[in-house]
Amino acid sequence: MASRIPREWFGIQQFPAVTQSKLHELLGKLKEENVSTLTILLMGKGGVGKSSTLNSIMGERLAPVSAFQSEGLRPIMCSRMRAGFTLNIIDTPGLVEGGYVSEQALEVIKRFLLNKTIDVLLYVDRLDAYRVDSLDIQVIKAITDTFGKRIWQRTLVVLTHAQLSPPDGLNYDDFFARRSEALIKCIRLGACIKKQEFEKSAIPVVLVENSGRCRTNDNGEKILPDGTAWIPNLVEVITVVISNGSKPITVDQKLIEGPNADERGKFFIPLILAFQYFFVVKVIQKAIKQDIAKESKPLWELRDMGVANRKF
Ligand SMILES: Nc1nc2c(ncn2[C@@H]2O[C@H](COP(=O)(O)OP(=O)(O)OP(=O)(O)O)[C@@H](O)[C@H]2O)c(=O)[nH]1
Repeated sequence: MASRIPREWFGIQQFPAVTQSKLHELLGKLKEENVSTLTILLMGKGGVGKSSTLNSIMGERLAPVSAFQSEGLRPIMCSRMRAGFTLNIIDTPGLVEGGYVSEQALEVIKRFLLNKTIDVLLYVDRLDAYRVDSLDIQVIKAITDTFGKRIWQRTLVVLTHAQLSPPDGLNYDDFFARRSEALIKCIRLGACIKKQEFEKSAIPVVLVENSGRCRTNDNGEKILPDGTAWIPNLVEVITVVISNGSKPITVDQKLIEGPNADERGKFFIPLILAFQYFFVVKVIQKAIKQDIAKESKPLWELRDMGVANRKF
């Protein structure tokens, strides 16, 4: 079946002129590097702002946004084209259901992604969540089990609700640093990546404010509390991640099915059997023989053997 040509990215025209020219500049750089398609995957728990972030980047309301966690939604891919460049953003259902990682959601996501290539994962969470717990680690583990550890080389953490006032007069930068640190540690633990290996390719953490009440600068650009225009900043960090030398993730049947349990370790089977024969079976046999030889036989047995008669 022929793939549909994506629609023109008219949403970009909703952005202030300065944002538009920054975005054109960034996409132009990608085209110079022969990148003409960018596929962004959004994943995370429910209600963290995945759909809102998709809409913010596209400049259009393409994904449904709800104040309550949406149930049973399927992933959607929104594609737009601009000057020969195709931008695909895939929104996925929240990964947590009733306090556990939803296997069903993961299955639906995997099937949807089959034969697609993911350039970058935006792991979305909220800045205004105050702690991480074992569920966060489970979510990271589930993503790692699905796509392999390599996905984290192509990831940036996106923290929504960036326009928050930290509690109890905490300094904003300190609050952001603590939250980022906690989440990054969570990724390292959930993905079982060694500290040194993990530190070599640090995962960037980017702030996002999807609210219509996000402050703007004199150019009309939506800004973070430190004055950074967040949309071009997010796109810039994405371009940095995809140029970091790591390969995009192609989701094929093999990746989805995971390592075949029947094939795993097959090579070791003859070695294990040989080891068992020479070092377990043989040793036991020898011990039994020695035991029999040393055994002092009861009188009646000696008599039966004719030995006792001779003696007495
Ligand atoms: N203030 C503020 N609200 C946000 C932000 N991002 C999302 N929201 C709100 O948070 C709620 C959930 O947002 P969604 O974008 O639907 O979240 P989601 O992760 O796609 O949710 P699911 O589809 O249920 O997984 C909505 O009420 C949004 O308006 C943000 O950056 N700031």
